[in-house]
Amino acid sequence: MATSGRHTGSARKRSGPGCSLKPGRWRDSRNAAAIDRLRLPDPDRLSGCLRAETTAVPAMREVEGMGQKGAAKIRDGIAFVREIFTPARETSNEFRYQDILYFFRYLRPVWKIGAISLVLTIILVGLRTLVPLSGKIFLDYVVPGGVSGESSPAQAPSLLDTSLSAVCSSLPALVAAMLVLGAAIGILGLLQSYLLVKFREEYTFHLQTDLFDHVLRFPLPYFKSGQTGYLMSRISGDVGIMQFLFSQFLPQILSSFFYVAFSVFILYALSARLTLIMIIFTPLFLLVNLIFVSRIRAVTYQERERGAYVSRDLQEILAGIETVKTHTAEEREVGRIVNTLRGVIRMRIKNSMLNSFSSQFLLGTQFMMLLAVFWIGGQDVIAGTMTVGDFVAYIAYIATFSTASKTFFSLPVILQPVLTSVERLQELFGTATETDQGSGGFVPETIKGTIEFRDVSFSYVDGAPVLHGVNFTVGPGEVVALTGRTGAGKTTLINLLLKFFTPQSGMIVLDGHDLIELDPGWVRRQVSVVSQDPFLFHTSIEENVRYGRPEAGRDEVIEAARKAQIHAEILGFPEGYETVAGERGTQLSAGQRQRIAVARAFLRDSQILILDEPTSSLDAGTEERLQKSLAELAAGRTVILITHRTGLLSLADRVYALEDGHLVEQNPSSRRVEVEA
Ligand SMILES: Nc1ncnc2c1ncn2[C@@H]1O[C@H](COP(=O)(O)OP(=O)(O)OP(=O)(O)O)[C@@H](O)[C@H]1O
Repeated sequence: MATSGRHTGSARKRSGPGCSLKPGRWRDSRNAAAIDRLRLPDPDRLSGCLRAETTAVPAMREVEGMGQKGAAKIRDGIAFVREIFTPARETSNEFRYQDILYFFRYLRPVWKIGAISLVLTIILVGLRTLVPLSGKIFLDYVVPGGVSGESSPAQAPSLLDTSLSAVCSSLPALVAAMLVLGAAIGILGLLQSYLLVKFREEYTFHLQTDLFDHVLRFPLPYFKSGQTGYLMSRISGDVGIMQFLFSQFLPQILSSFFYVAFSVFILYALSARLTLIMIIFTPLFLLVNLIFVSRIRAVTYQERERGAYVSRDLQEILAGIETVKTHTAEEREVGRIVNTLRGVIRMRIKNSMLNSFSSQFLLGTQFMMLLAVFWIGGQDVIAGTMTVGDFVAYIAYIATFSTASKTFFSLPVILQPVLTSVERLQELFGTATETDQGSGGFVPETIKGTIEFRDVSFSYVDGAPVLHGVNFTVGPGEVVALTGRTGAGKTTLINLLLKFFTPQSGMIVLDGHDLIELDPGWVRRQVSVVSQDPFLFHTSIEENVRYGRPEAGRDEVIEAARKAQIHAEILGFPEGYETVAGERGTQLSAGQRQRIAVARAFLRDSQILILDEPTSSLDAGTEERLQKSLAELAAGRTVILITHRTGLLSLADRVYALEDGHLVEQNPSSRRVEVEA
């Protein structure tokens, strides 16, 4: 049995049901949109390709001989290189280099640190550029008569020669100068590192908090689409890349620029002829950008997007870990992640190879430049028109120059991941918040709490209405109960009142104001919601209760908990009010979570109260006690109560049933019968 079990497992792995893409999943509208945005191949084709990749390759290994295997490998290799060099699909029509400018606004708070770092960078580059001259000084001025056996080159001494020989022409002077130079480089280098770290962290802080603030203002449907893992990846990953741009990339590019400038100056002073020859190679450095830049950008974008899918899937699986375990679906879920990861890995390899190709291309250019200098400069030394010191210094500067120029000219290549992040962050910053969508900004001075639904109709999807011409009114001191089968639209009605969605027709009126005109934040501040499955944060119970009113004192928290019939139980926990509720409140029972939500509502003390099956997880005794508390909480407020519980319905002044999207008022005699049925 055990053997057969193992066989089944391995057979599954080979045929790959767990590892193949499910066409259904890819047809999911969210993914379809994402694929469309990425311009990935047709989902079914992609699914087929990935399946072919996982199943065909092992099968081939079994049937083909060594020769065939080798040939197949070569074919694969050629296909892979061809794929790498296939012109990239552009990721977005809207991409513009100037989009980076948007992110310079976060430099404002740190510009002073940035400016000091820049000055330090220039000084440091200048000082470091002087180091290779020590070889020339030693060979030409310290060694008696110079190594070439002459005190000076055949040509008249240059300005550089005159100044260097004046500064240090003895070994002690040279060593002392190098000591001072080394100490200055060390101290300034430390200072520059400190400032750069501070600059980087401050920059990231401002960008990340602004982005987070913006994302939290997106309309609720954005989050309901289940993309939180995807969003998290963007907020952390892409911000990390921006951090790299401003803290490493820009300083590196700036110092490379100054290295190139200083080196060219010294190289020109050492040999004008050789320097002109060297400059002839510069166009080759630029060629690399033409070949690789757009390809790297497209691949990086796809790599990031697929990485975000991994994050999204991981987040979903971990959030639903109980469901995964109870369905023993661990293997299935690993299979799901495997597929997404495969896509990421393929893109990463492609990206790395493109970077390696461009890097090797630049190295080759550097090497050819060095050969030219050796050939021509060597002839000059042999002919006596160049000193050995100048030649050695020239070679040393060529190394500095070519490393710096390689970095400088590969700027567009290195910039591609950054531009990808810029593009993705721009998408986030460009996503309209509730305020941008014109969701109203009027803030009334007072609240009475009269709510009117006038002929309200709503559907999430065109052609599938959830609410049809709903009419009802509820005022201060009244409790209106809503019943109806599951999925009838009760929560939807509440979501409309909270301005999470807008009705397609009809009007919701609060104290005589059309809800559309009212500020969503203000509306929500007037409402307390106790839902069936309240969300608790991974913090103390006290903080969770206080979430209703952050400025509330401890006594108020305790009083609210007492009214919500949870105080005694909290005291029974090992750490009382300091007990941590666990992620999403998982260390508490559903009934305890519900009563903490009721305590929040007591503390929040808002005029409108929404109770959505607030006692669904309680035993009869606790429910009865809480019912009294809820009656106390409801007093004087406008209350909408969603419930099927007979006991709670006794709190209601009127009861409505939602049937096929229509709201029907129940008369008191039919009420009890309906509910009990
Ligand atoms: N975000 C959404 N997008 C699309 N359809 C939705 C969305 N939320 C709810 N629906 C659909 O709208 C209908 C009403 O859902 P709603 O949650 O309002 O019902 P309910 O009466 O509160 O149900 P329950 O008593 O089970 O909580 C259901 O058919 C549901 O599938």
